Amino acid sequence: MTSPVLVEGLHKTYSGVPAVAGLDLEIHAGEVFALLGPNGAGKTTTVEVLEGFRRRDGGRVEVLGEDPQSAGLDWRQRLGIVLQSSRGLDLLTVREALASTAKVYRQPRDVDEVLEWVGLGEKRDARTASLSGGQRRRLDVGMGIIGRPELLFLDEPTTGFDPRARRDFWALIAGLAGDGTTIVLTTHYLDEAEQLADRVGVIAGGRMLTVDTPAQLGGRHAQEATVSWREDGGVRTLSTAEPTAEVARLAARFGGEVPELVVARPTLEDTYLRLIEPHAVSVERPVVEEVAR
Ligand SMILES: Nc1ncnc2c1ncn2[C@@H]1O[C@H](COP(=O)(O)OP(=O)(O)OP(=O)(O)O)[C@@H](O)[C@H]1O
Repeated sequence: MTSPVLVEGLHKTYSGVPAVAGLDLEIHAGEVFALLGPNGAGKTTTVEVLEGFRRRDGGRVEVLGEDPQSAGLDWRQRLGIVLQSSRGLDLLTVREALASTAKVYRQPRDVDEVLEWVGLGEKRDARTASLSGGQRRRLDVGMGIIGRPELLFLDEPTTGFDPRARRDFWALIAGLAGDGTTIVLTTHYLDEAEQLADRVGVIAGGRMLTVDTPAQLGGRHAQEATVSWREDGGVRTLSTAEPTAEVARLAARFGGEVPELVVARPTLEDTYLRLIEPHAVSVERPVVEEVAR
């Protein structure tokens, strides 16, 4: 089976300025793939090329076996898309907005079921214009999945969600992935990537820096753990490649519970920040003129 997303040497420039500069990417059927990267890295541009909303300047792109630039309506029926921001539909109620989107698809999901899934059951008769930012985002997600997509693109889907809504959304995505939907997600929330993604790709400067599982990204699994505990009125900390043995030694020394014991591995965020560090844009300090007195 061919991969639902195949990208080789993608190039895209805006007015001669490169936004994507030779990006490679392969996403496997049924996986949740998170695209990470700093602001302006080229994630949205890449995703919009995959969705057929932007023309590329170079490279090969295949999505569900077709070139998005020339694919037709049958191909589009197989995609679900949640853009970074959405507007319109203000005069419709939430249910009407979802039902009108459902009509576009040949085999839509049940509208009321999707309303419940995205936590908008109680808002079904409210005008979309009256929704809060997070509720509007949930409606966007509902519209993205109503068509029963094989491949779902989610561009920063949980921006504005409260913590409970994010957890519910994660469960929804896990359920869709369990049913075999391939999901491509961009996010700035590293905990979201860790929770949802089978693999993550880090983009910086329009290129793919690395692709790996969240646990192994940047050699994270092999990095030392930090063990800390309270002793003699202060917090002691050490780094070790063998935290289990270290904890056993501490437990033996304390003869039981080790006070305030914490064992921490580098988080996905630590690893991500280390990876993109060389690509960080330095912010120059404003020049302050010195006034001679
Ligand atoms: N329509 C456009 N016209 C001109 N330049 C654009 C346009 N869209 C994006 N760019 C530029 O292309 C580069 C990549 O932008 P893109 O939106 O793909 O980044 P991103 O990784 O999605 O960023 P963010 O995390 O902020 O959403 C940026 O420098 C941006 O300013």
